[in-house]
Amino acid sequence: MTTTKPRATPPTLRFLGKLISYSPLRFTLAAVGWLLFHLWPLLPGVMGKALFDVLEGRAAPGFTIVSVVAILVAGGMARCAAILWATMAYSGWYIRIRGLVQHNLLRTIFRRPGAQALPGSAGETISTLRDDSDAIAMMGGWSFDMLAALVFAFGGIAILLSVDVRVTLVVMVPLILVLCLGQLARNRAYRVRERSREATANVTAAIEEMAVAVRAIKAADREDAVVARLRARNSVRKDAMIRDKVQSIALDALFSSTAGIGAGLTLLAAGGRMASGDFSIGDFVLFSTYLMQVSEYTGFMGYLVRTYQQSGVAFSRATALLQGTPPLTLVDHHPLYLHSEPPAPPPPPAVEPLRELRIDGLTHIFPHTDKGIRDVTLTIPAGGTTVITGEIGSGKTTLLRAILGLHPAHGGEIRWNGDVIDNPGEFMVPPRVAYTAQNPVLLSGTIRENILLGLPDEYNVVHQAVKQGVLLPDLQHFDDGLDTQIGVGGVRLSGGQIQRTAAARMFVRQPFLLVMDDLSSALDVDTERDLWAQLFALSVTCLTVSHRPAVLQRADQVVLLKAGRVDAVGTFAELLENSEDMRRQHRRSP
Ligand SMILES: Nc1ncnc2c1ncn2[C@@H]1O[C@H](COP(=O)(O)OP(=O)(O)OP(=O)(O)O)[C@@H](O)[C@H]1O
Repeated sequence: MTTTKPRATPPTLRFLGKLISYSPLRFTLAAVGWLLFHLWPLLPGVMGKALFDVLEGRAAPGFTIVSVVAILVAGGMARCAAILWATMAYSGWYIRIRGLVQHNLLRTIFRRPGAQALPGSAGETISTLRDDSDAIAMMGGWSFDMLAALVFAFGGIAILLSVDVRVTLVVMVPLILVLCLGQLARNRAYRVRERSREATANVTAAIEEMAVAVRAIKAADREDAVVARLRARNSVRKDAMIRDKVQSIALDALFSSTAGIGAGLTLLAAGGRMASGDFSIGDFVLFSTYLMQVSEYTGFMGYLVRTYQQSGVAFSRATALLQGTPPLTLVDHHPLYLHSEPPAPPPPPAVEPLRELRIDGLTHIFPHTDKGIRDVTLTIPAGGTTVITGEIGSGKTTLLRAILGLHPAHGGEIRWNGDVIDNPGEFMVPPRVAYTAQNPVLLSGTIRENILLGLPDEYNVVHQAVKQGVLLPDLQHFDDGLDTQIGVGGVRLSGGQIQRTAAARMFVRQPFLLVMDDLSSALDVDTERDLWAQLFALSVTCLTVSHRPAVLQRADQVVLLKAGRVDAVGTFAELLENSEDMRRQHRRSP
């Protein structure tokens, strides 16, 4: 039984530590480079003071205009070199970490049973894969920016204190108070930003739903209602974004004016002493330069702390996608192939043709309900057709999906030729088994691409599959035949054409077992008859859901489900004779 109990997210620093150790050299090079970059602004302040001290004739020995300018130029060049090396090292680290997190997320998602792969909508998953993996990788960069901002702020204040303790305290204390109040306001602004992001996500979700349900919306003639809903969400988003923008402009104005306020305070605190010569013009230059930079860095520091908190949220969202897998799996070390092709996967193990598929006591109950299938036992012999039938909601789809491992088994087992299948989700796939769902999913692209899904078209297999799927007559009406573009989700095809394209996709894989969920539900009577004629001619093992008498009559065995349990098994004639439910259902059927 699969556990999906949420696990507590470990502290962000533990994730960070594992990420740093994935590519430690790149991280260290980037950290040193950015540290030099951030500490460089300490130099112009000191050199500005030295320059004015030279002009006033009170410079330390060895300082001349030429030596001060030379130090500044050399420092500037060193800073350029540091930026270059830090950017290169950091880009390499960032790309690897983002790739690693995405790799680990996708790996976990693909290993889960199909129906449980995603805890949220596809849109939420995509934004976690894209934005949260980005925030996580960026956190490495913020960590050394944060360290540099701290060193800079303390270094700058220490230099100012060494010049004049009183002026430093008079200027810095009110300034730091203003900046702290600004930070508090920024935290509020952060919540406003979150609301605006939520509103944007709601708009994106509405657009996604519209794209997916475009056919249903048109059929129900509900375009106006859907557009009105989108407008309402957009209006909420507009208000949230305006509030967000106004707050952030007001805060930027506060932070950018602190340097001016600081210079004014310096003049007030040091004016008298400047007149007496105790406080030099060089000291004033040093104070004004550092005040500007220290206030900029204090603002930057607040931004970094918030970004760090956001990274924690990104980690929680990403670990939620892991659904019970230990959270540190997110940062497990795996090789990434950024400059070369990954090694070829091992050749698939030899596939043993199906002689018998045995289902023993199979149970799947949907979480928090008593719905599903219970204790289903049946044997599917090779070469025949087994039809699952039963009333709406009796568990037909659930049974097929549990056999395929798309729903986890909560009890029972499945045996292929007598051998227990440990992981049906990995085992019941081509070339052993192919499946067509009740509502098949097609991808944007051509009909040919949708059928082959990457298989080579050797010996014109696609043509054969199209014939078996009774799709040939339709292709004659498309200008580009098999190379017709079908639009997102196959929007340019009818429901029946979608089903038959999916059926052709199943045939082209030439599996030992075909599993079909009400394949003919969207077909007219003639097309359905042709399709079943093709299927019965294939002499392949079929497990299918159907309630059509024509199919039931030709089936080798019919399994009648009732409330998630097997009610009766036999031929159609036997069931009509022995089962009151079967008789009742087929008095009503066409
Ligand atoms: N994801 C789910 N979560 C909770 N309950 C579900 C879920 N999917 C199906 N069910 C319930 O499980 C039962 C069996 O559903 P299932 O889709 O297997 O029935 P079915 O026989 O295939 O129905 P139909 O003939 O309409 O296709 C139903 O009562 C259904 O409401």
